[in-house]
Amino acid sequence: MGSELIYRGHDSQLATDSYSPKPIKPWFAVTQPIRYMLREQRLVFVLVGIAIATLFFTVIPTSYPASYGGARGHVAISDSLSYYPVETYQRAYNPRVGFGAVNSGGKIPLGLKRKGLRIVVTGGAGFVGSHLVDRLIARGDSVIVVDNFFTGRKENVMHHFGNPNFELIRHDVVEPLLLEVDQIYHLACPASPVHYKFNPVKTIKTNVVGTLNMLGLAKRVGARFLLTSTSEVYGDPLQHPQKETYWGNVNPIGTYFFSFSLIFLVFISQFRPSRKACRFFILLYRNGAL
Ligand SMILES: O=c1ccn([C@@H]2O[C@H](COP(=O)(O)OP(=O)(O)O[C@H]3OC[C@@H](O)[C@H](O)[C@H]3O)[C@@H](O)[C@H]2O)c(=O)[nH]1
Repeated sequence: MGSELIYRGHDSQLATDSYSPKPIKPWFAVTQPIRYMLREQRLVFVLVGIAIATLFFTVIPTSYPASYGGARGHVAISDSLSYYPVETYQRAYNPRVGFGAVNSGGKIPLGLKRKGLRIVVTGGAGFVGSHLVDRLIARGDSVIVVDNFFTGRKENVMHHFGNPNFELIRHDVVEPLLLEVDQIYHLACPASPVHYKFNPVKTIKTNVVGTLNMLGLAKRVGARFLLTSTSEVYGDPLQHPQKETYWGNVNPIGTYFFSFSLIFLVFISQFRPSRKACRFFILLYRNGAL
């Protein structure tokens, strides 16, 4: 047994001795594929092929069956227990699944158009939400509206009924919900005082539990998340109505002034300024000059 082990060792020693490293390829070897492409006008053929393919996909018309238009029966208005994920819904009604199905816009060749996203908009039947939904649908995304119709109205999104890229789910965000989406716009909340004071505990639940549920969903499916807030965070407005250019009554630049004034105070404190000077700066700060 022992001799056998020794013999094997000897074998491997032989193998090591007979090893010769692979010769290093000359640097111009990397240009071989390029030269191959340039030979016999291969590159020209590739370019012509791409051009023909582009022309083909641009020219062929994109047609949905006539049954899509205005057929309200096709829209999945469902409660939280019986919704269809958007993909399933698309597969059922879209004959082009697997071939640019997501880019249902049509005439642009596959690969050149941005991929349509699957988006959920909570509170999408409300004022802001419904306009956002219009924009997203126009962009070519698939949108799922989740709304409990507390203040929102079905009429706000009714014009999308029949569109295979649109889905409406009656659901309260306080209850968990699982959807396969790429992005979440979380707008569901009673917005005006008359509504959020109607049931304050429910309002808090919607804001806290509802947002947690949606954040949990975002984490679970790896979706990007947008949470809307209120213009109240800008302070009591000094202009009515407020334009888009109005920054609000609370301006972050104010904090810069505060920081600079603090740094300045620390700086001059090195020269031991009089108490009078310090009081002067504090007075300036209190009066809003800094
Ligand atoms: O628990 C809830 C509460 C509310 N919602 C929904 O959330 C949506 C909120 O939309 P709202 O229209 O009430 O509120 P919005 O924030 O879109 O607009 C509001 O604020 C801006 C103002 O200019 C608008 O006039 C005002 O309507 C509604 O569709 C409502 O049904 C839920 O889905 N769940």
